[in-house]
Amino acid sequence: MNATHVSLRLLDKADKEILKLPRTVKGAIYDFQHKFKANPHASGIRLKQLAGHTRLWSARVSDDYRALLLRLADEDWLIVSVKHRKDVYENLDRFAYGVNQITGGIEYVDLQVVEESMVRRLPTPAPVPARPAEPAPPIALFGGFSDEQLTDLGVAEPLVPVVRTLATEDQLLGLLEFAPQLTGEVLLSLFDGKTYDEVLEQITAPVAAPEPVDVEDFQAAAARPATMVTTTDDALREALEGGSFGRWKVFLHPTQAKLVERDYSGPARVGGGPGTGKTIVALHRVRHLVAQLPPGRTKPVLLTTFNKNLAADLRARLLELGGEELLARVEISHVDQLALRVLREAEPGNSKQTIDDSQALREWRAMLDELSETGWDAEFLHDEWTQVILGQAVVSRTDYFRARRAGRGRTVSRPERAEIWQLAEKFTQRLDRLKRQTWGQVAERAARLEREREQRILAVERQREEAGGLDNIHLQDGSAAWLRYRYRHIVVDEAQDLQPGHWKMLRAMVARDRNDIFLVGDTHQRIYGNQVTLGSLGVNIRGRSAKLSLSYRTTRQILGSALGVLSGESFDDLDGSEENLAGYRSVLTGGLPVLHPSADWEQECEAIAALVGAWDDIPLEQIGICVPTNAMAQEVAYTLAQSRIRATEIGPDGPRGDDGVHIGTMYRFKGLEYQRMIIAGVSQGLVPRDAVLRLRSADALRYRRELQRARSLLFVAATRARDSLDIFWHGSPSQFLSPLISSESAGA
Ligand SMILES: Nc1ncnc2c1ncn2[C@@H]1O[C@H](COP(=O)(O)OP(=O)(O)OP(=O)(O)O)[C@@H](O)[C@H]1O
Repeated sequence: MNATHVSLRLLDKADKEILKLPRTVKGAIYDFQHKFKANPHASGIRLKQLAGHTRLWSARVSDDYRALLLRLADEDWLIVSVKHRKDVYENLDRFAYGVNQITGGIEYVDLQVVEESMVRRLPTPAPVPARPAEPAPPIALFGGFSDEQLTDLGVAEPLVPVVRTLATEDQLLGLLEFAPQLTGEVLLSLFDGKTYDEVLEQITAPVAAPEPVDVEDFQAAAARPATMVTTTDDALREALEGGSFGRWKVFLHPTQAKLVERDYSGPARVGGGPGTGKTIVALHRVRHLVAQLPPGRTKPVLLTTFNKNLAADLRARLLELGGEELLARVEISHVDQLALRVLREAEPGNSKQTIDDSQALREWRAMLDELSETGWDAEFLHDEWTQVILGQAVVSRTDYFRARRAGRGRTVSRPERAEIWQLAEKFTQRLDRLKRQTWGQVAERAARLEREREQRILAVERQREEAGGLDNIHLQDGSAAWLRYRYRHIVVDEAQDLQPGHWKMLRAMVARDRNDIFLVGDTHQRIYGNQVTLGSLGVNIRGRSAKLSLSYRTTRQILGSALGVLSGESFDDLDGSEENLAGYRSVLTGGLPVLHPSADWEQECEAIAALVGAWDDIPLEQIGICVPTNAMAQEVAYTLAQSRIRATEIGPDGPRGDDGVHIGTMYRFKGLEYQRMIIAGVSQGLVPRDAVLRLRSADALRYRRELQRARSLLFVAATRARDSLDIFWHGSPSQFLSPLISSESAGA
């Protein structure tokens, strides 16, 4: 028989089971898949159909272990489980599988394994009292929903009778460990208090099959994103080899998979709360785009993000996903680096030093001091200059008088505008004199250069068209012959923090075509105040916007508290409309965040050191400590050092070495994740800063904006946590902690 016609894949969750098997068995599975693909009917494989099952077969992996396989079509096989021989041939009606009628995805459940998992979670019985009380009848967790409602929401049909027996959260969690993905998400959301309609809209509808489902057609089902299955041989091998196996590489959530594979008629955006896999989707999207390219040696795909550290992380993850072969077709640069390169290319003589916002603020302050100018605040002027003057490419005083200042806070009169303009001019002259430039200036300048370049490209294209095609072409400018758009596709991560200049530059780097720009980001995590309306910058995402809502990182408990921090604020969708986190959820469970008040900062540092010292089973690099200021970061590091706990600070380019607990300001934690997260110094006056609180009467709009930014910072910090979150403060707790403190005292 022809071996290439045998397809062998692995269903989601079977990998989890395999990872728990003894090492020798895993090795045997690896050999098994080779042999099976060569010839499933070889005698050593002992392939046989299980009695009473039309599609379920067993095959020999080793003396003691058997693979259970679904036959999707002739030689199209799906491994759904690997079990000890003794657990395979008895009680055969416990194996349930089918095509989910809502999603059209293949699901498999071993009812006995589910029931055992529920029993394991039962509390040990309390000692029998002398006079037993009448036992309270168990309350059915899902008594309020009919069978039909549950299956309409996508709960796997064979599990419905089991769901009826659930009486405690622990039992529910036991069931979920071995239940299909959607069953888990639906049941937990109902359990957490969502209504039928909310679950239908937020959880079921996004993964429902668009067409009527034929539950007998397993091959069609296997091709749907709702079937979470390995696709390539490499993925199967990797899953079977275990070890560093990353599920993110293989088992995309159906919502993620759809976004990765969709063909978009123009720029597309993916939003979603922290940890929902936006970066993962961006990486898979890059791989998908590269797979469609004709062979070549160029790098027509750009993957970009906010800073150097995040770009390095993207490179490492893309390498893991697709190896050197994939990296060879992708340019990975952070936006500032990209802008600087454009500038250097156009102005090779430009030797200016590029300074960041805090250095720029120091320059503003120095200048205002020298001018004895006390009427203006450096931060206000810097923001006005960056966001209004640079951001709208305003080049003359008259233009500035007319410039829109939407969202800029207090209004400024005409004479005030004249003053600001004069100060801004002085500031740019000062920077020129000092041979310095800000990153904002670099971005705007790069945007202008790239737009000019695009104009030249378009002019050449027009010339070509007018000349009636390539053959007749006579180009006036010889260099124009090679002038092309820099990229075929651009993928952007952390899109919420890019400045208008970055967008204008990116827009001009790629032709307006199908699948030109794909961006992922979450405005709830915007921490640099660069609010943009993409449509006005030429990036039209209307009608091509989607959202992820299942967190793969954070537990339900931490997520609930983190959301409390944002309460009352509203957020945009990067395009002038509103966006919210409705449906944002997790199926991971853990403890509630722990709150630690202290009398003063010194005591707080010591309490942090004591807590970290007690976590001796956690690798130090898996612990993150974030604080409001750099000075506090140093002080925490010092206290840890006193307790002989190694620590490393996270600088602007990421952790300065891998060794020890990672400490940094909240800004530095963007995009990172830690098993255990500590947020320290969450005191009123520090979070938000006193300076923000003082704005309340002086500039109400700016106060609200800064308050929102401070909330987002705390939200970002809290959602870095995978398993646990500890929050410390001294003196009065931050006003943002009120919902957490009140729910803790209510629970006490
Ligand atoms: N389909 C998946 N299967 C398994 N793990 C996943 C999947 N998708 C994402 N993850 C994991 O979830 C975590 C968060 O993913 P990712 O960093 O992409 O989220 P994000 O939405 O970009 O988060 P943030 O907005 O906080 O930066 C990572 O550890 C990632 O490996």
